[in-house]
Amino acid sequence: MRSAVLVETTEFELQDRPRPSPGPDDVLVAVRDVGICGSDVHYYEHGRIGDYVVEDPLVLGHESAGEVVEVGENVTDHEPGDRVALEPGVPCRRCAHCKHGDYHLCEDVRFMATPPHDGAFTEYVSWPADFAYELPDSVSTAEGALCEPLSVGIHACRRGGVGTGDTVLITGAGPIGLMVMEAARAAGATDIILTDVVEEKLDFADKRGADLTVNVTETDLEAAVDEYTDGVGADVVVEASGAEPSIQSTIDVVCRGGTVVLVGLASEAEVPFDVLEVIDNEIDVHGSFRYKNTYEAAVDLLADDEVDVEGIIDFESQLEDIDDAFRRAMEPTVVKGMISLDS
Ligand SMILES: NC(=O)c1ccc[n+]([C@@H]2O[C@H](COP(=O)([O-])OP(=O)(O)OC[C@H]3O[C@@H](n4cnc5c(N)ncnc54)[C@H](O)[C@@H]3O)[C@@H](O)[C@H]2O)c1
Ligand SMILES: C[C@@H](O)[C@H](N)C(=O)O
Repeated sequence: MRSAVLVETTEFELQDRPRPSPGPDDVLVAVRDVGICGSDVHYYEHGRIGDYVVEDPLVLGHESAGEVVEVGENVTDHEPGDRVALEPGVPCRRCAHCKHGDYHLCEDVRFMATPPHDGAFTEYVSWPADFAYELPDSVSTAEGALCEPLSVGIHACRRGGVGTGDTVLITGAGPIGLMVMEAARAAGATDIILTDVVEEKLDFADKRGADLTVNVTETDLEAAVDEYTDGVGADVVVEASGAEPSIQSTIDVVCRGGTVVLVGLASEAEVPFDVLEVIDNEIDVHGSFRYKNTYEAAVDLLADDEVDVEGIIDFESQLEDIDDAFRRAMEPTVVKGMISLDS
């Protein structure tokens, strides 16, 4: 089978690898669509993300969906022909975190395209059947693949307790910020503010229904939020840029008693934060790491047309053109590139 393998930083090689056989509890999936995530691009450019270092050739890609072509002997809930979205992180199922239900915090998770685990820029993936979610006819495999960033958005909104009538401020209008917007709308938020430093990203967020967009290079965010919320602040602030000034600004724009959710990964682990403001204003600050139990919700939201994910796709390329696709994905105005695989 054809697999795009990262053999050096900024260099993919198209290799012919043996097609896997499904284990007894697995499905073998012919991959149809895979999104290019910022973390894929980071591994491609730098060969590492923090402590995760690409030491051996690696197949990237963790936003994927495809068609079941074979099932293991114990699998009863999928059959060949089913179209499925693959949840990319499979936990050990045995540790304390898994047993508490926080399987996304499992330290032995096998997460696609996180070294040393291969991902989905390949023709076939064998994957545990219970981490493959059937797509109804109305949901495309491209949408199925984008259940992954949508899941990040759903989990962040759950962490922030986003509810009906809330004003939600999202910093960073990249794919994650935009998916947080979709999830927040679906959770009942009535006012959504997006920030960014790239005007095209904000124009795009406007077109997708943001109630207010703020270019923080030109406009004082605190003043803009004060004006929009009559001096109250946002109920929930979701940080989705990873930019240090943006992380710090969350405390200035959240309302007293409100919630800040940190999703964006800062380049430095330590970011100065005004803890007195956190205490005085009784602000809840939550980290949000990947997701748990979101895929079924993501598929249902797509089936019910409650969210749009396909609209964030800028371009689709073939596996053979993956180098070029990654270079395009690095352009600052591009939101989402996809790789499509034919059978
Ligand atoms: N916690 C998690 O589980 C999780 C999951 C996926 C991604 N992430 C992280 O979330 C962040 C967003 O992911 P993405 O794929 O959308 O990244 P991205 O780089 O595509 O988007 C980030 C956006 O933030 C904007 N930005 C930069 N500086 C800013 C500032 N000061 N204020 C406002 N906006 C600013 C950029 O222009 C860009 O549009 C990244 O840091 C990523 O690593 C975290
Ligand atoms: C969650 C996922 O999208 C993220 N890129 C990660 O590797 O954690």
